[in-house]
Amino acid sequence: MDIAAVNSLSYEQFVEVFGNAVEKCPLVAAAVWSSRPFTSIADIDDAFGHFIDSLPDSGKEGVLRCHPDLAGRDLQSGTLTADSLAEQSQAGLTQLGVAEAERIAVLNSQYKLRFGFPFVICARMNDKTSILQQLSQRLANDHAHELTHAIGEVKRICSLRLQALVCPTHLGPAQPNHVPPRL
Ligand SMILES: NC(=O)N[C@H]1NC(=O)NC1=O
Repeated sequence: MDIAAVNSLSYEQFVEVFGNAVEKCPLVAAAVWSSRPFTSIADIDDAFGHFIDSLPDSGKEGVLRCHPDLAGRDLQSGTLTADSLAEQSQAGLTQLGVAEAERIAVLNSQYKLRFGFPFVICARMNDKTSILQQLSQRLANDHAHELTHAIGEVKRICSLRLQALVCPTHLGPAQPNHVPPRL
């Protein structure tokens, strides 16, 4: 899909296509639609980033809470979004050994208890070893620093999802649930 095609999408089509650019937060795409016309993919990416940055801390925490745990219950029960499943799979999180799965589950719970939102990291830019390392390291952060870091990861995930949708050759074909409906 090129920029002209993006700019021609109705509000409903735009939310259908970009509604999961931020995991389970279609409100972000709904807000960003107001920023059309976009001049480039970087312009779309900026619009998503600016909207996320403009949220109060409670809104940023809400965005984080919409993310599934890495290698968590949604993965085990098959209820991840297609985007999240592809990302977690690429990072090797669908192939954890028993000890690794237990370690990540313990650290995920400690993290959530400490910060009140799940640990979020851009899985496509990491592998299971670096994810475990960062999970332990970031547990030591203070709340404000960690909120900023985690929101930075949300924006990285969003950028890669946008690239896959607008320039699909970079990352493989867009997921079928991102095909706009025929109106
Ligand atoms: N918890 C968490 O980081 N979730 C995610 N990360 C990612 O790259 N995709 C996700 O769903």
